[in-house]
Amino acid sequence: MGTIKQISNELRDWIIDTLNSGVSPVVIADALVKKGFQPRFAYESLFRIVGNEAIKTSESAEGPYQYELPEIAKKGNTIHAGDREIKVLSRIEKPCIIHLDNILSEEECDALIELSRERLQPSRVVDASTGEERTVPGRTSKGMYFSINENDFITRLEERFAELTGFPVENGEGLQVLNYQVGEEYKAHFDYFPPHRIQEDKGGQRVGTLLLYLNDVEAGGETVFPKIGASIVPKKGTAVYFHYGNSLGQVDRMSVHSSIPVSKGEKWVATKWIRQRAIYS
Ligand SMILES: O=C(O)CCC(=O)C(=O)O
Ligand SMILES: [Fe+2]
Repeated sequence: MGTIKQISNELRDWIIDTLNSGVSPVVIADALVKKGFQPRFAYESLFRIVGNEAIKTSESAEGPYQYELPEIAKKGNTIHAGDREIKVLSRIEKPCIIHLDNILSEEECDALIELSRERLQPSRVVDASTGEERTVPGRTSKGMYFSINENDFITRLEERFAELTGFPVENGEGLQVLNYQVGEEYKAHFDYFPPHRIQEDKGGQRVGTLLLYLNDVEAGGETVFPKIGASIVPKKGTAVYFHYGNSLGQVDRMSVHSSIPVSKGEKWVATKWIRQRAIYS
């Protein structure tokens, strides 16, 4: 196997985010080597990144994150979302996490899985310097995207999610479905963009994530928020919403999260990433 001697911008962002979430450089270097990077190159690149970047631990340059309640947190214990009544199971304040029951029916979960099964691709990133697509070590799932109004079923779900979250459909990226097989995971990361990747003409920063569980997982596969030691166990039809962007343009580092490896069975989720403003005109 040839060794890889270039680090893409996306991989660099992942490295910085992962360092910021408290993972040690040595653990990251080992992951790069396992993925096929030349050991000396992996260590040198990593320590160059550690040396050059202000690796922040908790607070952003503009001071501590100011918590603001998102609309979804103001709606009481049962939320009327279009064609469905959604029950709030629990709330965490910092970071802001809202656990929701019954957002999708069993049939809707099954339909999302069946519609995406044939379209799954390894979760990849594009290397900005070479234009080549490649996987990154921290993300081993497969995924696909639906476009916003791809069919009536997706449109109905989009409208439900918009009413639930209080963010218009236009602020949301297309629904993404992810599948994790045994051993697959999504290492600690933030969903918001690093500053140089925010597209002001495409809705700006991401501010919240609605993560829907499409099946029960036999073992493993929890979504973990390591800063507060919380883990969400996947349960078919439930969801978790987390909010990490405020009106001052700050982002909440407490929102770092991961999907731990599936140890038995498989895991299906759908993710909706929501931006500050409309993405589409
Ligand atoms: O699969 C999970 O539990 C987490 C997925 C995730 O973090 C994401 O899609 O951004
Ligand atoms: Fe995420």
